[in-house]
Parts: sequence; C-alpha cells; structure tokens
Amino acid sequence: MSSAEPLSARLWRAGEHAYARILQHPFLIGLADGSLPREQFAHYIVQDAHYLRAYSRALSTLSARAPTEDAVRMFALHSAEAIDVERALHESLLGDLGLTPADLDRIGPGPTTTAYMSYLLATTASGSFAEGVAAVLPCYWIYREVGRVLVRDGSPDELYARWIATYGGDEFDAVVDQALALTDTLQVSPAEFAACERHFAMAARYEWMFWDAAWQRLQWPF
Ligand SMILES: Cc1ncc(CO)c(N)n1
Repeated sequence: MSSAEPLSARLWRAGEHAYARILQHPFLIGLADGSLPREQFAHYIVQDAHYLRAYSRALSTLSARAPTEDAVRMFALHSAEAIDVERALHESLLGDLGLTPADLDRIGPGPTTTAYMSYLLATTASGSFAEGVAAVLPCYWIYREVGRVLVRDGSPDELYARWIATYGGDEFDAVVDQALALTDTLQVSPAEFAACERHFAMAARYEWMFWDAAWQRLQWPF
C-alpha cells in the first residue's frame, strides 16, 4: 500500500468485486439489451426516487460537516442536484411508466432501500467526515462507470436509453470528478482508512443489492 497512491484509488479496490458483479447483473444486462421487463424497471425507479431523497440529505449532512468551504459548497450543490435529478428524471419516467407521485408515497421504500438509506444517513451523521465521504463515494463512482458501459453499448429501449443518458453523460462525469478530487485531499490515519474501506465496500455491495431488489421486485414480508 503506497501512501502516494490517491485515497480514491485505494478505496476503489474495496468495491471492485461489487462493481464486477453489478456489470454481470441480469437487471443491467436487460437494461442494455432492452429485455428488462417494465415491472422491474418501475420498481427500480420508484425505489430510486426514495433513495435519492435520502441521498440528498446525506450529502447535505456532509456539507454541514465539511472541513473546507470548497467541500461545503460541493456537497451542498450535489445535494441540490440529487433533488433535481429525482424531480426531473423520475417525474418524466414515472409518468411514462403510468405511475403518479401518490403511487410513490403509497409504495414507500422497500427493505433494501431502507437499509441503504439508513446506512448512508447514519454514516454521514455519525462517522468521521472521511468515513461519510467513503460511504457516499460508490453512489457517485459506480453509477458513472455503469453509465459509461451502458452508453457505449446503448439500449434499443427509448425509456432505458433516457435513464442511461443521465448517468453516462458529461454532466454527471464532472460531478464524479469533483467528488474524487475532494476525496484525494483527505488525510486519513491507517485506522481511519480501514474504516473508510469498510464503508466503501458496504455501500458498493448495497449498490448491487439495490439492482437485485428491483430485479426480484423485493417486498416487505407483510
Ligand atoms: C441506488 C443509487 N445509487 C446511486 C445513484 C446515483 O446518484 C442512484 N441514483 N441510485
């Protein structure tokens, strides 16, 4: 482990396995080739709307706790952008899927969404600032990498292609670069690095579980 290596690169290794598994997941294969059933995609979009609301709050928490003005500003902007994405993307996609905002509230967050949201909110509130950053980083980074792969392959389905364009585009790319650059300014002790690694791996695994929950249309037992 070289200390000259950027923190983000050292963290990426903790999520590499989850990332490889995500690329092989039938949900993403189906998104890319257009074979994904609408019911699964609708499940994903509903759950992701709930997720993004919590994610935005987690980023606001990091903004409030950030050690520099640049970091306060960056997380505040990204928090607002998460709300904008939730509104723009989900309102249009939800409409096309025949769902209303009332359906969204009625369905509510499922088991995996609740676990992932709770984890991000707890870690950004109660961990060190670096730990909080490590927990949210896979959300940025894995989506960009997934977006890039999907944009390269394209999707024959217009709805799926629209979703892919959000995360495979230049705008999201720049947002992720900002988050990675901020990560690489953080100084962490070996003990704090170990905690950051665990958070990165945990969030990366939740990312896989999030796709899988949509694929299975996972529900609460009662
Ligand atoms: C579950 C999940 N993770 C990350 C992103 C990207 O912000 C998203 N929209 N949803």
